[in-house]
Amino acid sequence: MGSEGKPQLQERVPIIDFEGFNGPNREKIRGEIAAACEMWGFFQLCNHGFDQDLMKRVKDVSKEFFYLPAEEKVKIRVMPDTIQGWSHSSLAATATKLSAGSTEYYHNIFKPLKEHLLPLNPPTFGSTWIEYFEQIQVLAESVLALISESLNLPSDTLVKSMRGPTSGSPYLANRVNYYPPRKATDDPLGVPSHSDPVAITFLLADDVAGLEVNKDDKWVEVEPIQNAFIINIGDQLEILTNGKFASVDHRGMPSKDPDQERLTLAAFYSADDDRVVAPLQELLDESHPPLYSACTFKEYMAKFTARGLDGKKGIESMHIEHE
Ligand SMILES: O=C(O)CCC(=O)C(=O)O
Ligand SMILES: [Fe+2]
Repeated sequence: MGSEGKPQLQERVPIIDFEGFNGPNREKIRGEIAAACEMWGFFQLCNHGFDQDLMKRVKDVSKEFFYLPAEEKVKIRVMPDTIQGWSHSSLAATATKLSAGSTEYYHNIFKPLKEHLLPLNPPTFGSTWIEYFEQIQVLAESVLALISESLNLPSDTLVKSMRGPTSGSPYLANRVNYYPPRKATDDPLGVPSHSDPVAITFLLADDVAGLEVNKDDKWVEVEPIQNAFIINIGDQLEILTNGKFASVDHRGMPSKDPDQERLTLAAFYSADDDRVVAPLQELLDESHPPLYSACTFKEYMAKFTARGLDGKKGIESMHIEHE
């Protein structure tokens, strides 16, 4: 392809049709997901059967929250040494690069729920997001089952490897990003380049382009598709699969149209805080030694929180060198 040209067809994040995943199309879909995870660490999922009305409600309630005056949102601002709550560059308790630019975000943990960080306004914010996560967990576990099978492992391997030793649950969290129209700010930075520290992310975006994926040192824009989930591998899945499916750097940009706002809703699925994450034993043998050291997800997140989004994959500190 020409060096200056627009992305070619093969330069597009794969789009996978999920219709019939529990029936006749399972093998085909499993193959497509495995190929996308290996080559891109990213794919878009269509025909996933997710409740469309709930998708609309969760977008609406999130946008309504960002439209509130700062005095209201500041009630749940991010406090020092934490990353959950609402933040904006000028109000961040800690001056991290995470809140660079004018982009606002709301981040909270839904399993186990940090109830005190649910905004009381709009009143249906908390209940809508809780309902959304119930369905996200089901969809995420269906996708994780296919990924497990593609590694020739029993379907429940990855899900079981992330359940908390006491909670019996995974970790579920969101990060909602609101990018005001560029004309409303003189500092239109978005979400800086990062890999997601979690296992897998389901991003629901509006129809506005702005997510860019780093592929072979080039930024590739993800094409907006109405109500598709943009799914990506995070650091924990890279560790569990011993590097077979690697996390990928990506960044979020505001719309190129100066009048247009942009909203994205990330739902993160990961291991429970107290769960030790390490390469799956079933994938290791003499010629495949573990490439990552083990630690609990809580320890991993503590390092991530201290570092902020610095444009590098945080997982690098976990690599084990072999002769
Ligand atoms: O807003 C986007 O397009 C990307 C957001 C993202 O990567 C995140 O919230 O982790
Ligand atoms: Fe991300």
